[in-house]
Amino acid sequence: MSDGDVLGNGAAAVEDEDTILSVQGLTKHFSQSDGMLSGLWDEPPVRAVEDVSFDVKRGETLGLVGESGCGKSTLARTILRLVDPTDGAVYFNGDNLAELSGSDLRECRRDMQMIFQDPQSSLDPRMKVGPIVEEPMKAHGLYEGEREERARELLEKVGLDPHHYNRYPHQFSGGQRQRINLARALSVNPDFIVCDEPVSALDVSIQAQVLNTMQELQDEFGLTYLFIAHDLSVIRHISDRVAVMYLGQMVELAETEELFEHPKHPYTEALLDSIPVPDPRATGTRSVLEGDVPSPIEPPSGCRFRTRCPKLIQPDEFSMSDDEWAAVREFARAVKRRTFEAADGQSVRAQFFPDGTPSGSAGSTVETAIEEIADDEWDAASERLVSTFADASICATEKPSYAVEPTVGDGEHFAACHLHREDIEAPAPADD
Ligand SMILES: Nc1ncnc2c1ncn2[C@@H]1O[C@H](COP(=O)(O)OP(=O)(O)OP(=O)(O)O)[C@@H](O)[C@H]1O
Repeated sequence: MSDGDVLGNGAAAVEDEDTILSVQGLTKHFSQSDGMLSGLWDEPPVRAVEDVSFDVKRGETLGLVGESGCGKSTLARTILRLVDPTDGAVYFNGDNLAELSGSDLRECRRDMQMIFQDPQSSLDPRMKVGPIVEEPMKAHGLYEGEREERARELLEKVGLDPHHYNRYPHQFSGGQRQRINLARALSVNPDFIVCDEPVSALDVSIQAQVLNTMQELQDEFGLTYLFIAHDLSVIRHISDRVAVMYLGQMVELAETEELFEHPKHPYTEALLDSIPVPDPRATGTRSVLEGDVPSPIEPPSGCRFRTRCPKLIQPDEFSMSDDEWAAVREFARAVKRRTFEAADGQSVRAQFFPDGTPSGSAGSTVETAIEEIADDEWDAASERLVSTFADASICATEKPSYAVEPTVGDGEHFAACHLHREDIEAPAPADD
């Protein structure tokens, strides 16, 4: 594949007829304080979405997955310009949304609809269902004189009884309310629907039914979906391709089978490993991820996942064996968190380096840190280990962006991980 395809490099992607949406270097920062006092202090912003680029192909479902707080909703809202981007551009059907105004912008807004997680709160409880479905048609001045007929038709299409036109939202179940939302979104005949966790609030038994209806409607109306969910089984069921986000950035994007069967980013691997196993003896979800998600106010440099990554790459200047490098990292982590008692050097060595400390300058650094711990100078030891090993890794010094060879299929596979340094480096838009 060509370097720019996954990341959507400007005009080529925008002019591509198969591309309905092209997101380029999209960035959204929030100020930490709202209202009158905002901006008085020079507080660093919340970097909710940073430098995200991808294309959505006409007629596909692109799944967007990631843990809570990784920026999925902010990305969706920024794409639809419900919030203004800090940087970057969104092209819809080839038009830069930032440059549209007047009737062009209205038309574009009509073509891009959104449905939300909570079907209850997004429906006005005082309005009957029919008028709810007709509302967007009215707002856009469409289908005058045939709105009621169209609303009834759409209710039927989404699997509801058209005779329920005069009922109120509270008279419907959660799944039915989400179907009402679908009918409303469809009323203005959009091309593209952003679905933000549309089935997360529903019972599992209902989820599959609503997803199936969404797929039928997609085929019938030629819709394109950007489908956001944190539930990997939902994403796998509905998506043609899947994009994975971590801490405001895109870390992997590939066709669904490729991503689930052959993930190429350690974060995706960890997410997949934490899917609950259908084993009656298993106790809940297991997670191989260490530590907490860092703050989006001061995210790690380079690869944002590196502080939790089990595959952090050792700095080029060292040539430790895998076992030595694993021991050094475990030691550095334990020192940072002070998970063991300060003791003489020999017992620290016995605990972390039973086969001996590494040779060369890596070993000298470890030995100095062991001495510092024996002198109860934990902070100095931790700083030494972090600056020598973690901060000097390519994972900390360079932002990764690679186009990797897919294992199955011939689709594009983007992985933001330096383990793929041998693959083609895909040009990402510049950091801010
Ligand atoms: N208006 C805002 N002001 C400040 N920070 C915000 C605002 N909206 C979102 N954030 C922050 O931006 C980050 C991304 O939030 P976002 O809601 O987009 O994540 P998400 O992946 O959609 O999470 P969830 O699945 O829980 O909805 C979070 O750290 C959040 O606290």
